[in-house]
Amino acid sequence: MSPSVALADAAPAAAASKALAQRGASGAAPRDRPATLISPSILSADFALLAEECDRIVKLGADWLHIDVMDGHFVPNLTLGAPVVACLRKHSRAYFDCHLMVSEPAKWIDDFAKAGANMFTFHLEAAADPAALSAAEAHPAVADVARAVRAAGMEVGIALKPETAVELVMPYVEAGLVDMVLILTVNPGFGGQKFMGGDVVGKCAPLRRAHPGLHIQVDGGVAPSTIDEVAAAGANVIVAGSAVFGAERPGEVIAALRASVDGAAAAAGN
Ligand SMILES: O=C(CO)[C@H](O)[C@H](O)COP(=O)(O)O
Repeated sequence: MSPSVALADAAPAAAASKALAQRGASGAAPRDRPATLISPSILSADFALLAEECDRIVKLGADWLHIDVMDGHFVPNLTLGAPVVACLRKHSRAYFDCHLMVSEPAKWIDDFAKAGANMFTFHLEAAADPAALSAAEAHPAVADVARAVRAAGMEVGIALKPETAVELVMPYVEAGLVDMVLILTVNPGFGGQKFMGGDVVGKCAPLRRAHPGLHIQVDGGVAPSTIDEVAAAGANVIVAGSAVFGAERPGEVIAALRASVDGAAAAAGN
């Protein structure tokens, strides 16, 4: 077996066992706050040198790689799909944190699992008609996508656009269907936008209070100048694209983001 095939086979199995460990033998979410994870968005990398860029940023301290997938329909931009993820997997053992900004997430689950994705984050607003979502109960279409992602061996992320109320994701978290909630602090579609603080990033706080062991990711306009607000809100998974890939010393930016989040967690007593 070639080394590239071994790498590709290892990724989904590792994700599945990690997901199980994370939820615990009972299937319940753990109570302890999860570790700080820095997940640079490769949207801001040089796409002509993607494998080298991924390797470089992991060596500089990134925990995960955030891979933005856009279909030109759910958002007004196109990026890459499962074939590119499969190619990257031949060159990288990194945890692939895939953010699907697509209209029909269910359609892509098998392709991304086969490509070696670890986290499959889909939009709540894409999995069901937003008008049919409720804070009181899970929408069957959303729950079905979450179950299919886990059945395919990936961890489950649900993303919320800035205007989507955080209460609407609670039924899926409470049902144990979700490993991570992604709070977007820009309108999805492009890197390099202005960070939305205040009530938008503030959606992390009730999630962290209710679910101390949940991965809470913040994505959009995160940089050393905005990280303290993100950290204080309770996020533990930090996505930053332009701030990391555009920096002269990306390793220092990664370290600064981590220090802020670790400091806020220590100050909060966890
Ligand atoms: O999901 C995204 C845009 O839809 C990007 O991941 C995000 O915006 C990161 O880029 P930056 O840190 O430059 O804002």
